[in-house]
Amino acid sequence: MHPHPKSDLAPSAAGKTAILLCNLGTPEAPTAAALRRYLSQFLSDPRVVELPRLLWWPILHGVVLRVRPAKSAAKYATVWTSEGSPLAVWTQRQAKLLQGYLGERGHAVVVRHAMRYGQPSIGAQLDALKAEGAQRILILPAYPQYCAATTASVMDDLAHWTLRTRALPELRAVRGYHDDPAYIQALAASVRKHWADNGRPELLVMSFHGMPARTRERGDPYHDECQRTGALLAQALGLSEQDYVVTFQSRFGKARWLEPYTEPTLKARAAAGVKKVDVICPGFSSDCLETLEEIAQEAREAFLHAGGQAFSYIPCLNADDAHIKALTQLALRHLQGWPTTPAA
Ligand SMILES: C=CC1=C(C)c2cc3[nH]c(cc4nc(cc5[nH]c(cc1n2)c(C)c5CCC(=O)O)C(CCC(=O)O)=C4C)c(C)c3C=C
Ligand SMILES: [Fe+2]
Ligand SMILES: [Fe+2]
Repeated sequence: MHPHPKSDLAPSAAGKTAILLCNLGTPEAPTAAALRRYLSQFLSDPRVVELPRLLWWPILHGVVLRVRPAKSAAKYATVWTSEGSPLAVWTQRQAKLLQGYLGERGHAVVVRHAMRYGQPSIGAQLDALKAEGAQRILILPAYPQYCAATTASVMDDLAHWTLRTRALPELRAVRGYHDDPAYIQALAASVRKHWADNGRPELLVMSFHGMPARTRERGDPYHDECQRTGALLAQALGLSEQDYVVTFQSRFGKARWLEPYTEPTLKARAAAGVKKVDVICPGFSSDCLETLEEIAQEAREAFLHAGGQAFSYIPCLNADDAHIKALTQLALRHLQGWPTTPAA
């Protein structure tokens, strides 16, 4: 045993508190090669595709990873920005803003972002935070609605890190915030602002990422949390049942997914005479391929071709002031009891 000089103990006892804002991840570039790496990691996660490996691997490697990368790369190219993939750009910005908002409120908390698939990985960011002296780390998955495919997968990644780490920091994790009043109010404010500029639609479509229907039957709370978010947002906006609909997008594969599906709903409503719709994606904390391409481009076209006349996509909360304030309050609730003042 080596004696510890007193001066070594004082600052490390105060230590640092950190937040790791975790999102899904995105390819490094809108190219088939980058998409193949990204999709291979994403679609190999047993939380995402819950099929027996013996069945899924030949399909993934024999079909999906041969065909999908080029097709998806072309879609990504339509939403790519000079700074990179929208999901990466927004998530980075949110982490930076969250650290600033916490600092303004007197909480010296380090905030970093990480991606479940691709870079910067959750493990690498946890290593870096630990190396910088973080003694307490709050994991904040950027998913309002809990889903095994997303939230639990972040927890799995955290568990992989703890398995290979000797001296662990204190760890906490947010499970979700689908009914958080500040999150609902941030969504409502963005809709009201859109209406002030563009007028009200006949129908507000709230589109959430889909999941295989069997995951609900097996007890995943995701569907019910999406419905709850939808009902709370409708209530905050003073909407009645016929003014809005909760739908599910981004179906993958041939199995039955959560219904109703977004695009078929838009087509059916257009065929039934609805002329003006707004679509919002409350489950996505950042705009990404699924919102900017699938909704703002493809779903728009489908609605207009089916007889609709006006389609507005209401952007995700992204870097909205109300969004970062909601995340700040959420973080502060989960940081309770942890020192967040700078080490003396
Ligand atoms: C079985 C496949 C998939 C499940 C289950 C799934 C669940 C799920 N996904 C999100 C959020 C996002 N998904 C995104 C892209 C995306 N999703 C899948 C497949 C499943 N998702 C694929 C194959 C892709 C890649 C694009 C493509 O090839 O179609 C994204 C966007 C990422 C980006 O880079 O912009 C997000 C965000 C949630 C919330 C969810 C379950 C609730
Ligand atoms: Fe997805
Ligand atoms: Fe999609």
